[in-house]
Amino acid sequence: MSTAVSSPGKVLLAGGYLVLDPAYSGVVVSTSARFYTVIQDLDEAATIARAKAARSIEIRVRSPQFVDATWVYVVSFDFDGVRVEQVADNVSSTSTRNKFVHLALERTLALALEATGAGALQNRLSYGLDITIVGDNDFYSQRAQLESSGLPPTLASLSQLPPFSPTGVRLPEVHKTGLGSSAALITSLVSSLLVHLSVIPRDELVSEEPTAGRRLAHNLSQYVHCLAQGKVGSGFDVSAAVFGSQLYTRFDPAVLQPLMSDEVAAPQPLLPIISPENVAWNYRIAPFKLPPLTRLMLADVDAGSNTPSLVGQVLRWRTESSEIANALWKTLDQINLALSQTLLKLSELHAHDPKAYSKAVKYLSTLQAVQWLFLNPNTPAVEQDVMDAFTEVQRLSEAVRAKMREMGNLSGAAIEPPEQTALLDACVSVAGVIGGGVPGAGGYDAIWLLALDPENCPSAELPTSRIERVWAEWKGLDVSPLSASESAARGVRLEDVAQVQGLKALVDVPW
Ligand SMILES: Nc1ncnc2c1ncn2[C@@H]1O[C@H](COP(=O)(O)OP(=O)(O)OP(=O)(O)O)[C@@H](O)[C@H]1O
Ligand SMILES: C[C@@](O)(CCOP(=O)(O)O)CC(=O)O
Repeated sequence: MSTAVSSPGKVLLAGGYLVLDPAYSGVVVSTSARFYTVIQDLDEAATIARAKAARSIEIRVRSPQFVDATWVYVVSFDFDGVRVEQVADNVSSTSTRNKFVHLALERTLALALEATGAGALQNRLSYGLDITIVGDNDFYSQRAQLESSGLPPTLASLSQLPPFSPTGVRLPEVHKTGLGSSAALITSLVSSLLVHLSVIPRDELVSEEPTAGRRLAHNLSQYVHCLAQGKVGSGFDVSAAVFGSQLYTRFDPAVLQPLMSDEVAAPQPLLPIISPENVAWNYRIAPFKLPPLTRLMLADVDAGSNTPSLVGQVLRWRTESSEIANALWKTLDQINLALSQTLLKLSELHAHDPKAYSKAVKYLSTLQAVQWLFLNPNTPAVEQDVMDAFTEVQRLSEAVRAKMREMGNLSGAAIEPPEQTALLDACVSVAGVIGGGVPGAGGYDAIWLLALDPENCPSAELPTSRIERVWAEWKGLDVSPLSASESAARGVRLEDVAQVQGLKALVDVPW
């Protein structure tokens, strides 16, 4: 019996800071970079004999991309419910604790106990569990791997690295890229356990509909993620990991307050609060996707910023200068909404006339956005509509940047610091680039760009290749591309291990 589940990473294109407030929404794109959790029954005779002798059940978790990343737990049942404890000799100087993994196991088993009953849960766990967790290379900086292989930081080099490449370091030392590793990890682990323990049917993670099972996985993942991070954030990262690209409006954090104590065992039943039937889960998700024949480009900027301290600075300023801040929030929200609506309109224009759309993309891809306003007056109306919409996206994404810079200047937080401004200005002036910005909280972490991706175009002439050349030559910051683009699949999904390149080999390695 084996279960494999993956969930995507995220990029918040617009709505950073605003999305913390339920009055505003964020434009969230889920990435092709995914986290995978594979659960198998532990079937070695010795383990079973040991477990029987100890009258306990063993769960082994490993993250083969990291040094000393194995965690062994024992599960026991008592009148209080189910306990999950890390095996003492596993907590040595080399092997550490992993709060995220531990809480995901503990709270998911507690919920499974309530949902299926002790007998069914003990039955499903009777052989113990062997869990392997891996994340696509994009979640972690690959600079060191590229350097040690003598490869330049390009998309072509990244494609030469093995899937789930070892990072060579322990988890706390890894350089993350901001794609939301912990949210994707928690979502894939929680969802795979819910399926493996028969709390939700497998089919619910095959269809992309927001079924009750998927919503249960969402609520439980949000809860575990908040508990592990020690705070209730906006939750857009978990929502992207579960439902895919979307316009996200947060839930009222009050729903989780009764469960936010960090006690080992949950003091009260989880299901009444976590259940998708609980109307206090008032998050809203509206469909969103990037337009056809465009490509999201991401780059990691090797300087790094501390998101919580940026958030602290901005929110403090918002409280102190509420009148100016609220006016800024309102204007920025209107621009963000217009941006998302114009991007969605482009998908409609494509559906209406794919040929005219493709011609318009091909034409614009050869010109800088500043030249898009001065087009041939004889352009057919349908193509002109497409070009007008792309021109509008370009204008709006520059307007978002300007307002985010204003937020940074007024609050004193380095949201789009001058080095990032110089880099983004150079990138958005490349022919065929539609727009860009600093994702999420901004700072020195990363940039996103949206480029036209015309059909049948020689690779060297693609806007994406031009962007790569700018990045390769950039001196102001150390820019390293990520290979991820937008995820074609919507959110968390069931996987066939054999179909995911490199996964089976890692899962089959004996302990
Ligand atoms: N491959 C993995 N295996 C097990 N645990 C992991 C793995 N990757 C991340 N984690 C867990 O997630 C924690 C990092 O969470 P944190 O909230 O600091 O990152 P994040 O904000 O999601 O980062 P980013 O958005 O840059 O990916 C790690 O300390 C670890 O507990
Ligand atoms: C600033 C904030 O709105 C976005 C942070 O996004 P990111 O982790 O920088 O991608 C915080 C949040 O929504 O939890």
